[in-house]
Amino acid sequence: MTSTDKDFTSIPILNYALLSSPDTRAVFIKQLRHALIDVGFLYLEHPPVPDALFDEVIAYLPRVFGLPQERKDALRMANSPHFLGYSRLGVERTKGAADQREQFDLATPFENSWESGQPEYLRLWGPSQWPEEEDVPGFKTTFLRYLDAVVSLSYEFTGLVAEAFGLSPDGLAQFYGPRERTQHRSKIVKYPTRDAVASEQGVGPHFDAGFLTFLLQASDHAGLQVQNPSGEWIDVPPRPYTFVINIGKGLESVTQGLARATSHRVLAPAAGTSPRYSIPFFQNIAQDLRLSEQVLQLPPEVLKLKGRRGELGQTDPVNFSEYDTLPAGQVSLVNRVKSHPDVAERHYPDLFKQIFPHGLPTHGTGY
Ligand SMILES: O=C(O)CCC(=O)C(=O)O
Ligand SMILES: [Fe+2]
Repeated sequence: MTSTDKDFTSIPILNYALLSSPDTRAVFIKQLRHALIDVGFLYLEHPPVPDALFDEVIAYLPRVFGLPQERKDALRMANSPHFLGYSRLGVERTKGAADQREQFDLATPFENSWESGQPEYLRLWGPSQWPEEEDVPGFKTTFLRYLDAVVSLSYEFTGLVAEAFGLSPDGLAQFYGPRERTQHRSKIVKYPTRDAVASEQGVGPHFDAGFLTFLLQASDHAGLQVQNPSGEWIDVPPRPYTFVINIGKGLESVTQGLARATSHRVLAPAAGTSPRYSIPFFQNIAQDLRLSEQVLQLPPEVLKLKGRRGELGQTDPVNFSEYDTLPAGQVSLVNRVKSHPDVAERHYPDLFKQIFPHGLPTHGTGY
């Protein structure tokens, strides 16, 4: 593989502080436009989240993962029709291969009111399973404060993305329901070192499904990589107090491919080092929208910028286009079923049978 001028070899770094004056704001919007169209990933430094809050959240991670195995297993995701809770090492799969990471899926507060007969995807949002307060005092409150700050940033950021595409600041508002009736999903993740796990696949190559992901790399490890148009894997090393923001297939689809979803993966930390921690945050859109009916009208002069990045190389396939005629909530549910078939078998048996007609997969089937 040889790289071309269109390839990126690092991820653009945007400084949130540029937004505070009109001149520098214009610079930020221009840099954002480039990052969205040509890379699909960016760093956001000096974000509106206090450094102390990052420090507090990060300090909890070894403590939560250090709980005795039975305390963690008591919170297992299989308990939850909302796919929220604890997953042991190796149970989640990316395109059929086991991911070597341990995680707790935790979301913003949401009371579920699904009733039998309503679309099944309305069952997807609901309460998280939190560790017992006495086991990790203060964790739940701190993590919820962190999520609240990221949710606020994520809504603000959608306005900036709209502007970068030449739309009015509320140009993406049609995709979002009221904040208090929307659940956003996050997780805390631990990647053990290579000598402690069965393969180097921390998480295999994948695209995120939704609109925007806000990732906090919570320890000082390389390992996150993104694939450039030539297919080369480019390192995204952690930068303290900085988010990595990336685009999902949903935003790519409604922008006619202008915003670019980029394949990424995580490699296990080297043997003899220490575990890597991260906190991804996945911003949700309204569940009942069919994205194929919501394609945005973008200014032609912006749309034509797609041409400058040239043909995209062969990255890992994802069957997204076949889904975008379904309600967004159903797309999310199908993705969750594929990532966590054991949870689906228990709570969504009919959908499970459709997706896995031969029963629980052993290999080669998942998303
Ligand atoms: O842990 C990370 O740094 C990235 C995780 C990721 O890409 C994901 O969970 O979608
Ligand atoms: Fe991802």
